[in-house]
Amino acid sequence: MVRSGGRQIPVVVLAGFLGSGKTTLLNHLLHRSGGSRIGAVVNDFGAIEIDAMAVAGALGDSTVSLGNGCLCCAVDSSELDVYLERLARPEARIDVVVIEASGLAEPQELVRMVLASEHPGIVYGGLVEVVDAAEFDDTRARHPEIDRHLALADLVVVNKVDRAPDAGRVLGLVRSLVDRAAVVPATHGRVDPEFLFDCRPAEERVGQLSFDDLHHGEHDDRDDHGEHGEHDDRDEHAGHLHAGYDSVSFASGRPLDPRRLVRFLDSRPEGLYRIKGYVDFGPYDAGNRYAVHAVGRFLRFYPEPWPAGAERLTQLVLIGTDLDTAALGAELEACVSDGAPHADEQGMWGVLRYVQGAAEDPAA
Ligand SMILES: Nc1nc2c(ncn2[C@@H]2O[C@H](COP(=O)(O)OP(=O)(O)OP(=O)(O)O)[C@@H](O)[C@H]2O)c(=O)[nH]1
Repeated sequence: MVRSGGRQIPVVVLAGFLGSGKTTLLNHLLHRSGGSRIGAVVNDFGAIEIDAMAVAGALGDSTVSLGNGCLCCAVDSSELDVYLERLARPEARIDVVVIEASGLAEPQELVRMVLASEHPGIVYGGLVEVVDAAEFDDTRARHPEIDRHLALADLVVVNKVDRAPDAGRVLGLVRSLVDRAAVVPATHGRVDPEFLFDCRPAEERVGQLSFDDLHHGEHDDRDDHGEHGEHDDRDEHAGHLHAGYDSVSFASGRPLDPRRLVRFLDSRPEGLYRIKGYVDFGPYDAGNRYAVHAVGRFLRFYPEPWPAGAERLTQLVLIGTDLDTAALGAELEACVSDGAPHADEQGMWGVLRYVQGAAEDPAA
């Protein structure tokens, strides 16, 4: 079905495990898409929408954020449809929509939702899976279902090859796990946008999903929720990647103390796989906020000037398994600065150890 006066807008689903590089890749596309206008739908797992903040600057009004929780657990696709409707309006002049899934989403659920959309102006444009080459073996060992996700993909981006000493082996392994997907290596998500936007028609790729994949959940999930309450809700999603994962969201209007935060980060528990957000160190660096990313044992700070007019806030999301969420919240609270009037010069050294190029690179 082609909408009157124009072609249908492809909707690409961008998935991949926590921290694999989806937002980085999306930002690359936004800067490198030439004349194409990309609309983005961003879905975060934590209560604070860090990813949406990371792409919003580049996009203005053509980003929509789907807030807290995995989109794959939405009961039906109507919420998504509302956003797609907005992005597909001719005056938005969008050429392609990219849905960035949360790092714990079930990609086939998202694909199902796009295919179930009744919007005549859009068409499913394929599933892109991003893989962290450095973490791939560990992630697969913990989540064997990753293999199933790769088998559904149309394009697999094996990202962070700069961090993987055996990137060639990982590439070979990924190639053995995909069905028909193209597999491309990348650093910082730098792939040719053509890989994503020049997609085959939807009919072809429906064949990659089983009938069960596509129809699961169509008999109204709400009935189950209503009858059995929260417990069954968990059961229903027990096979989902996010089962067993907790998140902690932390916000503070008072600056954090850099020494205390680094001590906290250096001693973070094993299960705390992912941290992302922005930190205000107050007088230690009044001009910059510090984006922070931890993925497994990898940790980096990225100083960047505060956007004009931005509220000076620290906002962090922590995601992992077996987390003592109350204790983590309290530990972060204890990182809030006592409000000492000046910053001593050495205070930031611990942070700078994790800023690329600022010192020896201990986290590489
Ligand atoms: N060394 C290296 N780091 C990368 C590369 N790509 C992304 N990163 C870093 O990896 C971290 C996570 O990247 P994101 O793009 O936020 O990952 P994500 O998949 O969106 O994360 P979630 O939304 O939490 O699932 C950030 O610190 C990125 O700068 C890469 O190719 N090499």
